[in-house]
Amino acid sequence: MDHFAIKNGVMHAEDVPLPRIAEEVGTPVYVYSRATLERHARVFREALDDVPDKLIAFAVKANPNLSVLKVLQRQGYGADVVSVGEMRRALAAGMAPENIVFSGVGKTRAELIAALEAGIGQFNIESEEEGVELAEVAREMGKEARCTLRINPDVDAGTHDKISTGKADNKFGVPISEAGQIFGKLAGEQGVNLRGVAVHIGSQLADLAPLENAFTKLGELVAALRGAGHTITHVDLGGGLGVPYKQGEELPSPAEYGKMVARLTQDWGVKLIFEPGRVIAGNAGVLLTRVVRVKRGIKDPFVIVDAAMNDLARPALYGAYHDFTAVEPSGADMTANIVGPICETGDTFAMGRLCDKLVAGDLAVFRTAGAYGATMASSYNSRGFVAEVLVDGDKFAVVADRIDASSIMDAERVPEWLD
Ligand SMILES: Cc1ncc(COP(=O)(O)O)c(C=O)c1O
Ligand SMILES: N[C@@H](CCCC[NH3+])C(=O)O
Repeated sequence: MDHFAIKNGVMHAEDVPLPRIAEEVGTPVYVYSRATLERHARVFREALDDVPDKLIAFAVKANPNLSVLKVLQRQGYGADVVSVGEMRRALAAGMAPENIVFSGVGKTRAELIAALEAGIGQFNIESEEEGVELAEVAREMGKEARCTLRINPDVDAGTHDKISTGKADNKFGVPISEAGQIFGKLAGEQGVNLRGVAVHIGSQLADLAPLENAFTKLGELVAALRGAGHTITHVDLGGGLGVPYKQGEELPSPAEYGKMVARLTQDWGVKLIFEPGRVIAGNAGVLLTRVVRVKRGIKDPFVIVDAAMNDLARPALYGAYHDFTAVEPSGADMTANIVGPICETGDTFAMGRLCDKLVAGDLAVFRTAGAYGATMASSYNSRGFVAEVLVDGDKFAVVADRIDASSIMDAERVPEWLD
């Protein structure tokens, strides 16, 4: 069921007509559907029904909005975080510290201390150097850090290069060829309780085969580590499942993913940790925007909208496709270049796109914007930060205020000696 559907000629988010949100909150604005978030959380959890012992830790980087995290916390989700900022959000949303997993290649000493103080459930160590430092910090604090070692399995995830994380030359994890030796060294360090391994090979995966390949390698490693006398109780399988960005696009379903995971891991005898991000939040949000002007072009017209690459960076950063549709479609269509107002040619959402016919003042949405949308926003061109709204049935709330350019300017100072 699509919670962003046209009813009586007008697109709604659940039961709220989008023009109402545009009028009350302004544009551009991200709009999330609570019902979609809950449905995705349920579907992903149910897909893993055959995995007896598990933690599903939402990848906060995909959508760190506090209300979104709260919805997922109420669904029993924990959090995968990559900074203390994300950790504080997960805690503020009521997620239990033991259900928080800390990933990331560059955790600072201050972050390691803060996470140990908070008593988080698991550190995914990304290098021998990090493991040694974490052990030292934990010893100084009289604590023990529960850890897994992140493995780089050297698998091509078949996704965009910039969001691929499991190839040998990517910065993430330790090479699988050195994993046994590094594991042995870190397992002997006081201050860390190294109890498993982790893997995450990339995002927006359109095929289960690379995941299956990586998990198979991980299973072999678990057996080898046990053979060497190590106790392995936890395995973190990361996230990465892709979502359809185009209507009709077919991607592996959570159910197919769950079946593959259950089949591969049934004899592992460990607690499995999952870190889904996009598959939970991606299709639970749209970016609502208004057409500023339609400008004549040499070939196709430019539909200039009030959202820009600073609000939704994915098209500029990865050439990513986002469906773009009118909020009140007339039935007519046009071929247009969809662009934002920023002074960069890269501020282009689509070129030569067949879309609903639009004129100045019309509302439209970029779909599948609930993951890696608002969280990747910047204030480039002094445009401020976009607002976020959560819809629940026929009500909605602003869950992140728009931060306008003047508030950002307020945080700046001109030193006396420049006056
Ligand atoms: C370590 C880690 N876990 C989980 C995720 C979430 O990935 P996705 O949003 O593709 O599920 C990412 C992002 O790719 C990640 O780097
Ligand atoms: N930011 C990326 C995903 C990165 C995943 C982080 N490990 C995107 O928008 O597709």
